[in-house]
Amino acid sequence: MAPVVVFVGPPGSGKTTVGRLVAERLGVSFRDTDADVEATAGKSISDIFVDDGEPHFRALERDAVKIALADHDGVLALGGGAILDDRTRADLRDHRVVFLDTSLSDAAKRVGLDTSRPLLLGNVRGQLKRLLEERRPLYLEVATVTVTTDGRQPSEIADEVLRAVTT
Ligand SMILES: Nc1ncnc2c1ncn2[C@@H]1O[C@H](COP(=O)(O)OP(=O)(O)OP(=O)(O)O)[C@@H](O)[C@H]1O
Ligand SMILES: O=C(O)C1=C[C@@H](O)[C@@H](O)[C@H](O)C1
Ligand SMILES: [Mg+2]
Repeated sequence: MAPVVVFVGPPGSGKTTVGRLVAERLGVSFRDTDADVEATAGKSISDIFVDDGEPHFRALERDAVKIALADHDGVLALGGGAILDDRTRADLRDHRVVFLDTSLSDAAKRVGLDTSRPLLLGNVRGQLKRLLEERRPLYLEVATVTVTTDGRQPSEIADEVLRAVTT
């Protein structure tokens, strides 16, 4: 078993939103490794960062991604930083991976003042800028399809993803 499609991209790129839409339209289930990590830990991602630290979160995330890539046969969204892990990037080579490419200004607008993303706290634009610079090459490395999301509605983005994965 393998996911029909795996979504990667920075916070605010729409992995969860677009991923759910694509799953609905394909009539398959949707899974998000952020939710898997929270279920395993029994607490929110924010609480994992505060109580146990980012390295512990990344270890839980690595395990969650490995299990989901092997077990899930629907649509899968990865946490925004999952691709930082070398083994995860290697595991993604066998999969259809969609990168939701999003500029700093659109991503910042979307995440706004939401406090559920611990890495962005305090300085959303500054942190996002740093994340995008560090990670964009990694998203491109794992992607088999890149879809631009700036100024576009989730539904339109889902249509483009569906065209790419069903042709
Ligand atoms: N194309 C879009 N246009 C406008 N708003 C969007 C778009 N895609 C997502 N959003 C909104 O942006 C916010 C973040 O979207 P979402 O949670 O899907 O991002 P994500 O990539 O899953 O982020 P994270 O990495 O933090 O899980 C949500 O409020 C969502 O409704
Ligand atoms: O970009 C990141 O590193 C993160 C994104 C979210 O999906 C969560 O996985 C967590 O908040 C870390
Ligand atoms: Mg998400």
